[in-house]
Amino acid sequence: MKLDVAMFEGHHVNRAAADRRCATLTTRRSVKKEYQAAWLVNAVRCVDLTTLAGDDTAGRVKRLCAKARQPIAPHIEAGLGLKPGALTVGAVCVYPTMVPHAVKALEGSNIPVASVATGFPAGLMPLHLRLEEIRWAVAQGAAEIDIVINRELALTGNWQGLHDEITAMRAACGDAHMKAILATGELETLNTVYAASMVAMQAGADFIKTSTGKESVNATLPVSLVMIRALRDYGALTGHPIGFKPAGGMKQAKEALAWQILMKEELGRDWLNPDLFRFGASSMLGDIERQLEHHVTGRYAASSRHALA
Ligand SMILES: O=C[C@H](O)COP(=O)(O)O
Repeated sequence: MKLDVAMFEGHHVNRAAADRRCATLTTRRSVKKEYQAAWLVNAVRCVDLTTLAGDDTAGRVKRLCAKARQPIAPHIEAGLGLKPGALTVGAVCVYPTMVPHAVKALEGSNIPVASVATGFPAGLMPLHLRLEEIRWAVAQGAAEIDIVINRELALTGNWQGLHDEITAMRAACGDAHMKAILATGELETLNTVYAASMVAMQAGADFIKTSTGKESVNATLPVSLVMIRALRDYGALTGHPIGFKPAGGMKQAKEALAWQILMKEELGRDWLNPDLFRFGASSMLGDIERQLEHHVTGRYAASSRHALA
């Protein structure tokens, strides 16, 4: 849709209220112990298993894809009563030149390959090159493209400029899903985060995503709350559900629970599926797997299996 500044101009985010709303999410026991395994299994389904490192190699991507196909060890899978091989992650997320390796390694599975593009992580290259990078990654087989927004356009309130760029990126994606990374740690205020979320959605983003993982501050719960409320407001005004992807710095299973609780409380259970919710994380799966192993061997094993049935 066209830029509609009325959807966000004058919107004021109360930072203290956002902080208060999120303060207890990681500490309070909102998920009963016997249901935690089911929530953690759902988190696995929603992970964009990521490697975005300067020393990535075909071999590392191949190993990551093997993990994407079998994210938790077979004995844990069996202990939870899951069908062998049925649980996979939401996607594998890599740099563009790694896309062909990931596509090959994931052949025959339903796991999509996501590629970052548009001069990730800073996005500071000419627009025609950023668009060409998207087209190249799509041609290599990426089904999802994680673009980065031009922070300067957001920081200076050039919403038309930002809308134009993201609209061009959307067109370059073709049939691929587009996730718009706002790099919220560099947007200075929550009001700017709300406005940039709205502009990205108006310009056709299928998902809005917090961070690249390379900013000094990446996914936080208060910023996520602001983005989630923006997509809730956008959905109420347009009828279009948009997905959300917190990304960067998440390493623990308890964070996977906190973000899912936030999604459920703000948007409802429908959002707790990979079509509308992803975690961007390179190293959270290990802790989730460890916690699931405890569930299989611990005193909640029987009730965890029951919750998953
Ligand atoms: O999009 C995903 C992020 O880049 C992953 O960040 P991370 O390595 O801090 O988990």
